[in-house]
Amino acid sequence: MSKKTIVVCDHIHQSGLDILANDNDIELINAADEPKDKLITEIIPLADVAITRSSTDVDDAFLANAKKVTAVVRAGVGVDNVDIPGCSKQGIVVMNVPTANTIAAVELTMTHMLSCVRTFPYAHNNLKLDRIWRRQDWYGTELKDKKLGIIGFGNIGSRVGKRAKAFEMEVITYDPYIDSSKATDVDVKYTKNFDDILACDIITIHTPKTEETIGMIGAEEIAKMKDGVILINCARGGLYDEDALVEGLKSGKIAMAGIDVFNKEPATDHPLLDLDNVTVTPHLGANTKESQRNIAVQAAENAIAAVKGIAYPNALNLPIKENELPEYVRPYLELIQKIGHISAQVTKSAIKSIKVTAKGEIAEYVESLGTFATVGVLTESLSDQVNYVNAEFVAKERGIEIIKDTKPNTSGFTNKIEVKLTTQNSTITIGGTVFDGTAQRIVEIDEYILDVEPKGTMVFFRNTDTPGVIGDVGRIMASHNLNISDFRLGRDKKQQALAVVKVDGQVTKAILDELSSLKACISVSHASL
Ligand SMILES: NC(=O)C1=CN([C@@H]2O[C@H](COP(=O)(O)OP(=O)(O)OC[C@H]3O[C@@H](n4cnc5c(N)ncnc54)[C@H](O)[C@@H]3O)[C@@H](O)[C@H]2O)C=CC1
Ligand SMILES: O=C(O)C(=O)COP(=O)(O)O
Repeated sequence: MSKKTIVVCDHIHQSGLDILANDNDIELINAADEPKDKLITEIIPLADVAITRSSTDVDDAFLANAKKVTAVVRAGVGVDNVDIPGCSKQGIVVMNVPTANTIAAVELTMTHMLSCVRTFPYAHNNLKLDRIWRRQDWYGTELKDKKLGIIGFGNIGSRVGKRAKAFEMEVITYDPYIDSSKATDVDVKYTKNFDDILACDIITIHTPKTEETIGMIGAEEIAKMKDGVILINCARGGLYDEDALVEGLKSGKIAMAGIDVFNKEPATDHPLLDLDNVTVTPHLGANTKESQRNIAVQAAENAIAAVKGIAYPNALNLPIKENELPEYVRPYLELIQKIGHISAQVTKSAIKSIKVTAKGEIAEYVESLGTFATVGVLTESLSDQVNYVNAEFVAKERGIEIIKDTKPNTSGFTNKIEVKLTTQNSTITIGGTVFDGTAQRIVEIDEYILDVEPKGTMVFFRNTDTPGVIGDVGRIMASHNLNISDFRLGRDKKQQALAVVKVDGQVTKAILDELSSLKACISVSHASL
């Protein structure tokens, strides 16, 4: 078997490179020092998995060249430079390494805050570069008793809050997506009113970069702030509108800004760099040895797991988070995929819609059930071109409607799942359940009640319920040397019956033709798993 290739696109700590280099199953290409155009056009086409940081955009150009890529591991938190829908469309799993650099970013935030209040770099340069000893020029202010507003109280924001409390600051946070107790438990005020943040002495932002957070602080917000406010951004460039920030700093409305991140990086020619009241760093939030070592190790291990198809830790675009999945759910997901696959084989015509219905406790997982059913259905026509990441995109592109529904459970089973497949010519509904936590069963096909383990080769024979049919079916199969391993029968109220006949060999066209020529036959089809 040829080795899989992992391409490292940006600089990561040696500890991660060592892990990759020492894995005999893997070909490592360390392309961190390669020009970006060469990386994209010549190296990415070789990659099975790519490890990136914020210096490599996973954009149209990347994706166009990522012919073999199955996963992108972002060795850090922010994925704003990764086109996640684009990756999903191509079936690429996107994973990040979420908490390994938290402390590094927290401490850089405190560094900027302290540097701003004490104009530290300016005093430093004045002495070191200009050799001027003028203590009277460098009066700072204290953090103690100042009010700090934190926008975004996640991994980094909450820890900045704790450290600010240690500096005896009054801390208030705005984060509509957390429970207020996360803040109040650590003696931080929680507000839903953004103006409370704008009224602070110092404001720091720690949100992801999303449509909602881009330009969250603009000219209007700055106008509402205290004169002499200090703004810190160690999250993402553009969360503070950069033009408004420059204007506010020029006018003195904003006394100081501590900036680690820029809208466009590298930023070596940015108007902020011309000002005398900013402290700047070149996106160093994650740059501590501890953090980079942790991230590189985790990114390398995760990339190896992904390239070998073992696991996708911290996947951002998979329908399920494996580690959060209760044990009882997995067999239902497997079952619905099988049901989807059977439905597509039995109907064999252009699919219009896939409707998934979940009844019982399992209804909570209807989204994932929908994805697994779609994979099952599309596998019939697309084989390995479809996976859990791109299934719904592929279906949409083919004009297939996916409907996910939950219903109160009146089925008599603890949980019941159903796939209703509508094609141009017909409709089939197959229902299933799991017994004793592991035994996957089809319990219903259209109006027929059955008990069938979805496995092997199955013939579905629908007939008028007249004597002798079972014998005829058995005779035809025997005449073709086809051994029957199981025979399940369901009847409806219209004098019709459905047999699911499991056989040990191949179902040929000749067998199907003979079965359909039987007088009692209404329809015959087959499926294999
Ligand atoms: N400068 C650097 O090198 C580094 C920057 N970062 C960036 O720092 C930011 C925060 O990272 P983490 O704390 O690890 O992420 P996180 O996901 O733990 O926290 C983000 C918080 O922002 C909140 N949030 C989202 N939208 C919001 C909105 N509209 N208003 C208020 N709050 C909102 C979320 O509810 C969440 O609590 C990210 O942008 C990340 O990319 C992270 C590490 C290093
Ligand atoms: O993890 C993040 O979000 C960061 O901003 C760190 O980015 P980097 O890996 O240093 O390019």
